[in-house]
Amino acid sequence: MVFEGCFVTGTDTGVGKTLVSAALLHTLARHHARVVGMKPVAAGLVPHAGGWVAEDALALRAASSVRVPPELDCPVALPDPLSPHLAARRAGRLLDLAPMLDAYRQLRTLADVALVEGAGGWRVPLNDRQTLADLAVALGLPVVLVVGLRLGCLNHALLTAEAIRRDGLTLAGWVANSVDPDMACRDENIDTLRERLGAPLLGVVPWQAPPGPDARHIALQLPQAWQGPQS
Ligand SMILES: Nc1ncnc2c1ncn2[C@@H]1O[C@H](COP(=O)(O)OP(=O)(O)OP(=O)(O)O)[C@@H](O)[C@H]1O
Ligand SMILES: C[C@H](N)[C@H](N)CCCCCC(=O)O
Ligand SMILES: [Mg+2]
Repeated sequence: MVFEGCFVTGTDTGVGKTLVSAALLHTLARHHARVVGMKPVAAGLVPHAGGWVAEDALALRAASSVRVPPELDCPVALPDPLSPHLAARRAGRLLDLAPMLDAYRQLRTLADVALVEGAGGWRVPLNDRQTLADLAVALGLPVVLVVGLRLGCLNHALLTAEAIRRDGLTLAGWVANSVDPDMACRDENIDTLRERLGAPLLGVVPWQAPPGPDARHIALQLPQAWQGPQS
């Protein structure tokens, strides 16, 4: 099957999906001409250039090699930093997959490869019936799981991998992100997931002190099938 992109999920919110997504975009751009990031639903906006913007969308744009209209790379932007279904309710809206899928289809005409970052973890609600997992299934993309390395991540990672596969998608790989500089037995935790996740480890991201990590310098190993014509 031709590689057209991936869906990035995480063991939780705040585990480094955006950082890893940016690193993946930089890596993919070494193999594909037009690479773009998408945040289909962003909850929590910050002031920017006289308006309001989703920080994740800004970070993905900075790591993308093509520029697309904001309504395509971030079609749903909700002001409050909450679960999307609650942020939508507060904004007097009801979320629907259709506009997100439509934006993705249009965005795909402008790029060779698209990376879609979820919001929070796999089963985060979008509305009363659907979750981010339903969006990932509708997109049909291979999934990259970002594991925020901290105590508790083994359970979260294994449950998430199980859910991804039960939902019929491929776990293409996972990235270990060091969100806790003092994590005990970090390497043993990584080894535990290596043995049990049943998908390739694409990279280990070290913890970096503020002002924070630079996605450009993160080394990731893409799956073979994702390395396109420029490799
Ligand atoms: N390896 C790291 N070293 C230091 N700080 C990190 C690291 N990874 C992530 N962070 C920081 O942790 C915070 C959360 O990361 P990030 O925004 O990428 O999470 P996320 O999973 O994308 O969250 P969301 O669900 O909101 O999209 C950010 O401030 C980020 O800079
Ligand atoms: C606001 C935050 N940064 C994310 N955009 C959304 C996280 C939703 C998490 C919901 C949950 O699992 O409880
Ligand atoms: Mg993010």
